[in-house]
Amino acid sequence: MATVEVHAKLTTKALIWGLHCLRLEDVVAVSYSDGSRRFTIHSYQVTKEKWISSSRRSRKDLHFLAPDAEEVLQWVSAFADQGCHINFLRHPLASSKKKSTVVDAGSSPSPSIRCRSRPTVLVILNPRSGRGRARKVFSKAEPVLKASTLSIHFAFTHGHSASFLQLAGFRLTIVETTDARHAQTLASTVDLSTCPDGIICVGGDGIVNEVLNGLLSRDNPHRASEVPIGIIPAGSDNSLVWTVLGIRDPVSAAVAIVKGGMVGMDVLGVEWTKTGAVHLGFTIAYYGFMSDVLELSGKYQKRFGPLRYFVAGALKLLRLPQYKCEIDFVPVDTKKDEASGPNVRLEVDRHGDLEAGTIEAIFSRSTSTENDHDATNEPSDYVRGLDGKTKKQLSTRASFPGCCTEEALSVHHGTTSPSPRPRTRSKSRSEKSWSGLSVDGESARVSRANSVISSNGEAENVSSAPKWDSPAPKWDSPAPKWDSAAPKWDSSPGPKWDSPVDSRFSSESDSFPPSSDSVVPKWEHRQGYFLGIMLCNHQCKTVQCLPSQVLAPGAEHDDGNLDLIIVRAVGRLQLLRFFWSMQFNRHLKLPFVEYIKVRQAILKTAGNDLQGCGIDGELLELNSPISAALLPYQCRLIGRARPRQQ
Ligand SMILES: Nc1ncnc2c1ncn2[C@@H]1O[C@H](COP(=O)(O)OP(=O)(O)OP(=O)(O)O)[C@@H](O)[C@H]1O
Repeated sequence: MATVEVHAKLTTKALIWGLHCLRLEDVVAVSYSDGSRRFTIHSYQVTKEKWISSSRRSRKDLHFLAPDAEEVLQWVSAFADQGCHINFLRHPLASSKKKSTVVDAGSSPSPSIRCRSRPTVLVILNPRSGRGRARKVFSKAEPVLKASTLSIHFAFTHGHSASFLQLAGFRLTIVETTDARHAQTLASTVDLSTCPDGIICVGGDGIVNEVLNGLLSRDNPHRASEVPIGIIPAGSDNSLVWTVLGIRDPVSAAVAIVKGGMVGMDVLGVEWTKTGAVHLGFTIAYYGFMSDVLELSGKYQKRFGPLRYFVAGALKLLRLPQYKCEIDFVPVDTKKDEASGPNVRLEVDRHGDLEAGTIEAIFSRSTSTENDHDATNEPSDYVRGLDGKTKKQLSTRASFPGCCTEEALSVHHGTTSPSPRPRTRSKSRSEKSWSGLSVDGESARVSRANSVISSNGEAENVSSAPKWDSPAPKWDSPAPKWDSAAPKWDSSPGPKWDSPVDSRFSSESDSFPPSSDSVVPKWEHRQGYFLGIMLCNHQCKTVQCLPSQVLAPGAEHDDGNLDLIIVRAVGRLQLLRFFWSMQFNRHLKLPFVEYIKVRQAILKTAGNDLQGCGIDGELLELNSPISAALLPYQCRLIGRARPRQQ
């Protein structure tokens, strides 16, 4: 085939040549064939389906030859600098004798370039997710992460270029869950040094929830919270990854994992005040119609798969019970939050001078004196709502192999900063203050400074790998008290709430809260019959409904607040009205719906019936009041947050 000479330019966003443009965010890896000066860019580009309005990613490989050895080096450096994974491959002819794609150090284009080790992750796959198709779903994502030995062998024996097959070079340890709670046990016990680059969940929100709860039940939850969590959506509803990362399909999810980046996620903690048990969530906690539907839907998982929620919803609607409860909450006052020193709360966290969390403990803090104001907003040692600013001070910075981090830049510029200034929203490379790279001498110099390639033939920015030994914020506060398992359903009747409301939690109480105090939280109280109460940690989009449909439009996954939705109504008609309005995002305008940003909420159910609440699709018994707030630290999702809607 004749070779055509073209001028190409690599910027922080795209590779541009002639009238063509390849977005770097679609590039999974670049293969460089040793000796031939041949490059192959492996990309998964988004293509629109012709007839339906959906799009999908398909593999496209682009080949080019660098004119000379110097340009080879410049291209390698420039791609590595943009966070592209680089494979060094033997020349196809040379390698046909040796079945190996990895070259030794001497074969790398420059001795000044070192490679990082391959990202090593644990994959936890729930074979029951969705309609039991998680394995099939993962088979679409797996080739993006790594190539199988078999296919590499095939390539050599059949004379294909190996560069077609070796992509991001992840080392995967895949574990399929055998039963409910398997993922949780695994995440709580696995040796984290065996998966230094994170845990990838293949399934729905439930499996992510189990991993979250498992990780944070470890002896050192703060350190465990730094374990990056990746998600390949394969469940019935993958609200978390769809809402926060804007990803719905497994290939895009795998591409996002390869591209790296990290999103800080607030963690919702729900404490059973009677037992002190805590269950955590990333997405939503709910009580009422939705938790009943969740309970019923369990029966139909096998038969209806993702449609089970609709079936259970319709059946529950026919026999709609009444939900009587009380909810107390602390609304967010943005002005006060700014003024009431997050630093003060940071001190509290560091010295750990709070007692264990019970409703009484919460109350005693709430009614403390002004001098005690540093503890007043704290529901318990481990369930605490902090504002976003505080959390930004607390959480560490994230990094992921293949991602050029600010750290790498600061090392380069000689301005390393030990202070863990976190970034709750991952920045794309293009957002950083890097000048666009073109393949000329100057840009190559910049690239080289930031790139390293090691002896096993892969390129990276040295400082981008997560370092467990790196200084994380120190937490002196006592570790959370954990029940080994989530609260279990038992046959004991639920609590009776016939007695009058405890005045401590009533906003009418004149003793609490003092109106002039800028720190003591102002509790508000609602009681009566409700169709549902939902506490959202992010916008909660649902994959199965219209893409525009959002449950909590004002919620952000990293704003340090929870969004409370109270559907204060009874009857099927109102319920239908709520869900119908939700299709058009008008549900919050209904007269019987309240939408409030809160720091903390306490829910008490009434009646003798055994009731349940849902947390990220996990059904839990509601046999005592529960208190919900955010943890003082965030967890990390691998990927980049979808742009915020204005
Ligand atoms: N091997 C297994 N057998 C039975 N149940 C399992 C198994 N592995 C996990 N589970 C349970 O299945 C629950 C649901 O899993 P998951 O969330 O992955 O799928 P889903 O319910 O289809 O998706 P979504 O939660 O998004 O609706 C998990 O909470 C977990 O407790």
